[in-house]
Amino acid sequence: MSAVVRDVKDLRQHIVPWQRKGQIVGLVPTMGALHAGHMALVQAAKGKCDRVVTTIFVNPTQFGAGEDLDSYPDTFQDDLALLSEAAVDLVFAPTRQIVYPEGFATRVEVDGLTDMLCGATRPGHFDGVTQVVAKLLNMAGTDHAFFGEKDWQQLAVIRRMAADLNFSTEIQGVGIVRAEDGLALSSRNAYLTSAERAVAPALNAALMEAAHDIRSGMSAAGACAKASEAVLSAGFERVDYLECRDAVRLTLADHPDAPARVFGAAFLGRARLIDNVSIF
Ligand SMILES: Nc1ncnc2c1ncn2[C@@H]1O[C@H](COP(=O)(O)OP(=O)(O)OP(=O)(O)O)[C@@H](O)[C@H]1O
Ligand SMILES: CC(C)(CO)[C@@H](O)C(=O)[O-]
Ligand code: BAL
Repeated sequence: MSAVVRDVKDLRQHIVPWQRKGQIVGLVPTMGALHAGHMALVQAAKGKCDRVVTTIFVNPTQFGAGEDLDSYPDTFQDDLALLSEAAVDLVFAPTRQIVYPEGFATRVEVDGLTDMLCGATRPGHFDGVTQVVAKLLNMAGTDHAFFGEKDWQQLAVIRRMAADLNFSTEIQGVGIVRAEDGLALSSRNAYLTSAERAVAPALNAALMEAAHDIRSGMSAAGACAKASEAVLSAGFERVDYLECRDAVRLTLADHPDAPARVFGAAFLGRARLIDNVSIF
């Protein structure tokens, strides 16, 4: 069974001796409700590091009012079983009190990259992400930390923060794990009814089609408008955004000649699904 620690002193008591022995340590931050996407991060960490630490913490500061903080799926015992099976060395599962003790008053905000896409419709979301990730990186002090490309914007924001604030942890991105029908795995997929689950792959299909249209010479705006229609016709209730953007700066890219991606977010039942695909 992987060891589980709740506070920072115990976390450091495991990690520091490993590092003193010259072992490379990797961190995999999660909010739990683990699936094969998370386990790909764990495997990437195991491939690069001697020791792997996974964190499980549903961070309240990245949820907006009316979002699903109180109903976020909690499968802690199953998560521990999966992490133990993968021989993860340590699980850090702090309480809210440990992460945000009485008197906590510090914010960590990245400008620019947080204004668009998910940042536009989830105001304050990325401030909560950078706040907690800054804390987790400092608490753990690992050599590497692994984040998924499903949350491409989150990864870009975290890379910016780590560079701007001289974090010594190297940020590593890991490719998107999908179901066979193309749906990106996500903890919130658990909210989908079976009828909605059948509709859900339409988001990825539409993004792939838009990428193909753009490669074939269609304007990005035209391809994205067509893809939004396809998502709605498939049965999604609302498209939050569907846009072609530069992969690094996240600026709009109408006729991309540099690496660009199509990003989409759309609402289906209780779930808001996100995905992104490369154009080239
Ligand atoms: N399908 C996936 N492929 C690759 N990485 C993933 C995938 N799903 C989640 N991750 C990564 O796992 C890490 C933890 O994510 P989190 O615990 O929020 O899970 P999630 O499935 O993204 O949940 P949610 O449904 O709430 O967005 C993040 O770095 C995220 O990008
Ligand atoms: C990076 C993260 C664990 C911070 O709470 C979260 O945003 C997530 O799971 O993607
Ligand atoms: N994986 C992203 C975390 C969130 O939506 O809050």
